Amino acid sequence: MNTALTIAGSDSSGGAGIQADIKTMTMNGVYAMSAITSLTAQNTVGVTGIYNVTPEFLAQELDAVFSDIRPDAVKIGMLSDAGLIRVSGEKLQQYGAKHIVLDPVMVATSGARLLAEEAVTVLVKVLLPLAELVTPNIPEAEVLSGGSIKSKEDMERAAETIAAHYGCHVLLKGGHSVSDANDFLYEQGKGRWFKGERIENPNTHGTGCTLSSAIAANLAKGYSLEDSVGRAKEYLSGALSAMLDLGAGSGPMNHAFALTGKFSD
Ligand SMILES: Nc1ncnc2c1ncn2[C@@H]1O[C@H](COP(=O)(O)OP(=O)(O)OP(=O)(O)O)[C@@H](O)[C@H]1O
Ligand SMILES: Cc1ncc(COP(=O)(O)O)c(N)n1
Repeated sequence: MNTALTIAGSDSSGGAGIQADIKTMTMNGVYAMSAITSLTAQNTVGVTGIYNVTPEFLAQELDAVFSDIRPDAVKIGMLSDAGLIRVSGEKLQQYGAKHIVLDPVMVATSGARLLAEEAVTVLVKVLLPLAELVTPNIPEAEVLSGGSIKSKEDMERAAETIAAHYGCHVLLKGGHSVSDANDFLYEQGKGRWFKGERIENPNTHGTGCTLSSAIAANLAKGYSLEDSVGRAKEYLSGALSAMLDLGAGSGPMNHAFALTGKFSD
């Protein structure tokens, strides 16, 4: 069986973070493992507490995983401070980790900061060069590329700038754009749009976590990057279309129905 590891924070409401990642990887047919970076007290309305593990403990988690069941792909989500980022980089290099998908989580949908502002430069320096793919949303891509994004052309330019600077492929997610939900993949000098119809569902808690985990799961199974993104986008649209409506704020998606009528392997 193919295996995948998520390095991310726990979301007590189960919609984002580690919980979304494990559901997604499992539904996409790979064995999921986790290295938890932080515990968040969180629900659909907001984040009320953040309790980080120490860098030493994260190192222990990563040693335990890599020395026993080697992941075929790694997804990285919430890493809230520079120490946790550095230790992740060191361990991923030490073990020669393959197929690293980096979701540069900075701010939760509910508005809470999940990455210390001063740690952004460390994330960029340490983890972007190790990643096969980075999956910023529009605000994150503005930070990474240093320019504002208002149009499709701006998205294309920003993805190209990030790829050129850090030597990784870029999937710039369009969930925050006003019209459609099209994502732009820039891979080896070549750009491709992945079309997504905007689904009228305000419950988008964890969409970024889900997309990056589904990409990692498909890379773990041996699909190309382009196919992995296509399949992940289909999975996400399925989970969002199931129209689960839980909690008072932006609620989680329904993973159990994400694959209905879709690929069956
Ligand atoms: N209403 C929607 N309908 C269809 N697809 C959507 C919708 N909202 C987001 N998506 C898709 O979800 C994925 C995540 O995109 P988004 O830009 O929202 O990332 P994000 O902000 O990192 O997510 P998160 O909400 O987890 O922070 C992308 O593939 C995007 O196109
Ligand atoms: C532990 C954790 N990781 C990531 C997110 C981002 O997801 P979202 O932007 O959908 O809130 C989150 N809210 N919590």
